[in-house]
Amino acid sequence: MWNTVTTLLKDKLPFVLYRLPNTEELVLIAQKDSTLHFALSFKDEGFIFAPFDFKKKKILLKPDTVLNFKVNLEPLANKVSSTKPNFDQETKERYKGLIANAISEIKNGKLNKVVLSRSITVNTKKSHSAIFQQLLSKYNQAFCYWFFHPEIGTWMGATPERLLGFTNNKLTTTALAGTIPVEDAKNPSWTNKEIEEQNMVTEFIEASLTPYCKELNISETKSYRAANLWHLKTNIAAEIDGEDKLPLIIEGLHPTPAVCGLPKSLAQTFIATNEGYDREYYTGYLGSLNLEKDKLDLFVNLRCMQLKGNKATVYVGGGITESSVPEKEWEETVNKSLTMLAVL
Ligand SMILES: C=C(O[C@H]1C=CC=C(C(=O)O)[C@@H]1O)C(=O)O
Repeated sequence: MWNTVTTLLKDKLPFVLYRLPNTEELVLIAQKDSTLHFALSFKDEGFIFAPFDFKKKKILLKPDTVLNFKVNLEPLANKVSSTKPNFDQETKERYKGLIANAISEIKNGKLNKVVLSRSITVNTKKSHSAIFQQLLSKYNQAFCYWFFHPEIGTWMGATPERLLGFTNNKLTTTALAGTIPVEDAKNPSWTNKEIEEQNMVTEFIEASLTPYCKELNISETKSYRAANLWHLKTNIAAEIDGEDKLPLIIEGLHPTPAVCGLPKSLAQTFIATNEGYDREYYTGYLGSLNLEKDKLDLFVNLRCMQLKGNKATVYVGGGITESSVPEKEWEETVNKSLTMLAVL
């Protein structure tokens, strides 16, 4: 299988290689030519790669070739390096300034929550294939992917967050937010800040689904471990009121307050005006469309990076609310960056 990927790369042909959470099977979807296709509807077949900005076009990889492989990798300890990278003081102060600005906007204006982020570029000597194999070995519970298109570039990630699973008119989604680092053998101890920020996501999802769903089932909220981090997670299941509602549901959900904020349009404007860089596909979504009849499996593009030659750009962010503390939010992005930096 790695030989097939090498040939696709040599011929500059678009492909995605992915593994669903907690499975041992890799799926390869590849195109026979390098055309850049866009997804026009959720009835399309293939693999969708959508940017954060919902106004921009979503890439579609056509499933000219679909192959399944059993992954045979040495499991690596799910251990993330605890050596924190050095950041220059100026980067840190700039990010803390952005957070302080958001907190004051939340206190004084109509914004309730905004998710802010930054990118970190580092050098790596490893091949893209070696990096991906490390991701697979380390992050078994995540949706791991390697996406390549000659006109878009190379993206990789190991995301803990499902945006939407859909089959037989039933959908599942999750509200995943709130972060604290894993400390040896200790159960997480949550503060109101994380509880509130995650609850906003659950409430938003409930409100987005209610008009289009017959039955809505919301689980208890539990601690969920993703590598070196704890998150709060609520599972939501629903039966949709007719398949034609699916586009409205996905467009209503994305971007959720786990990656954007509340109210959505104010948060979008705050991000576009203040974040200072283009997120591109980070915090967008990706996954398979109708590879099996009427089945969608979409994930939020988190814990991801873009690879260009020997440079890797890692993307990390966090939810800001009234009770955020800039220094802690900075630390949270440092901790999140370790998931990707550990494989470089
Ligand atoms: C935006 C990110 O995480 C989101 C998902 C889980 C927890 C989050 C948080 O605690 O802020 C974020 O909402 C990221 O990892 O870059």
